[in-house]
Amino acid sequence: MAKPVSIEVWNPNGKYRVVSTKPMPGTRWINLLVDQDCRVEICTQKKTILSVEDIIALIGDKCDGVIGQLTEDWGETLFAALSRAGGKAFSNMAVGYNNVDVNAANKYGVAVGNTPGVLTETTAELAASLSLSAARRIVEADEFMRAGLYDGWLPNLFVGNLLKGQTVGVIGAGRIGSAYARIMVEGFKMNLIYFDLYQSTRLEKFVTAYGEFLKANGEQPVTWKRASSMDEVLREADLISLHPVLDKTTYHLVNKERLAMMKKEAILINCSRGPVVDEVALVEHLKHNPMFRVGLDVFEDEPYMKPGLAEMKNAIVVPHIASASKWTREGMATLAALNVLGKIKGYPVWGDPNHIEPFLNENAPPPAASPSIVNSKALGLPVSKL
Ligand SMILES: NC(=O)C1=CN([C@@H]2O[C@H](COP(=O)(O)OP(=O)(O)OC[C@H]3O[C@@H](n4cnc5c(N)ncnc54)[C@H](O)[C@@H]3O)[C@@H](O)[C@H]2O)C=CC1
Ligand SMILES: O=C(O)C(=O)CO
Repeated sequence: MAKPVSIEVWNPNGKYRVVSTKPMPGTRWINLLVDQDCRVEICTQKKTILSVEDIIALIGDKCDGVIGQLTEDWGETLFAALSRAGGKAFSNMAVGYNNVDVNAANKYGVAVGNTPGVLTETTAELAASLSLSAARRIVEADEFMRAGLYDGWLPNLFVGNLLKGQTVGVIGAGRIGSAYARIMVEGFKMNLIYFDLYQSTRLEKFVTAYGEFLKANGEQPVTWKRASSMDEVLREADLISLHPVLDKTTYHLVNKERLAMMKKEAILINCSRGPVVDEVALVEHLKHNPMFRVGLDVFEDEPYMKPGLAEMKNAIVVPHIASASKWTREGMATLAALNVLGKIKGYPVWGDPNHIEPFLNENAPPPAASPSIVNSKALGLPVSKL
């Protein structure tokens, strides 16, 4: 029997019991649930990553829905526990759901929500920040200043890479990858090469139009290319950013052989999921190629880094904060809560999870729909006509 966990309760007499495994930013998500007769229980336990046992204790005997986190292992055991407690609704507070066994959820008839769209620009901006920081060696230079080592301007001090006119490579040009590509192309006049399983027509049109604009203004136009393989991107790009989902096909997508294909002075950014990169191979590559630089928001064995990574001057490492803007995190909480609420209330699923703006408008009630349920087809859930 798992030990009881500490909780904060809102609207104790609410009809539906909804549990959030973590406190989440803002209060709109709580108000939306309370207004619809939910008793909201928020786990306040001072433990960053809850175990399966902890979550079973939180679910208890009667639970209608759970809002969970990407650090939790949502598999057979938890979906069975939720189902036993009468619950049919779960949402990750994240767009990525590689921590969720969707087949297990299907087996117990539990809807699995995620939070697309609201974090697209925020995540792309962090990837752009890491790109600039790596190109211009910002973290190394900051450490140097603070260590009192600066004793005057020098021609060779912290010389980095100019991005303008170079080629940015994007692997996974979905919502976030495309937003990142637009920032780097428009902001830094980089040429684009991308690889995705699908063509990104909107992104191609954007780069074409921007190139024409530059040309009309007497500037060198930017260009785009859709690569026929990922290796083509790795060979040609000066700066490469990874934005695919994590699944069997993208595990260790960047490995020893592929690192060796990249330019010696290339920059690699990862704001997707840690296991997309073979981190042991990356540490070796960084050791042998001091001009190669990386910016990492995610790690293979989070919260840990592989041995040697923390010592590498040519690596910038931040703790999975790519979606950490106030607006985005509050929006993620809102979408996750509305995914759970929608299933509890028997609402249909929103037709286009790429356009979730109506759910984020604080001045109007949200549509009567779940914003994004990844297994809606498997469960045969109705689609909203709104
Ligand atoms: N570091 C962080 O805090 C954050 C990380 N993420 C990660 O970013 C991922 C992407 O998010 P979105 O852009 O919203 O998803 P998305 O679904 O719009 O884009 C993913 C793209 O990856 C492509 N893809 C899938 N397999 C591929 C392969 N083998 N090779 C190349 N491309 C492939 C898909 O076709 C799709 O276009 C999430 O799944 C999540 O893991 C998302 C938000 C924040
Ligand atoms: O949403 C995700 O997938 C994250 O990694 C955190 O925002």
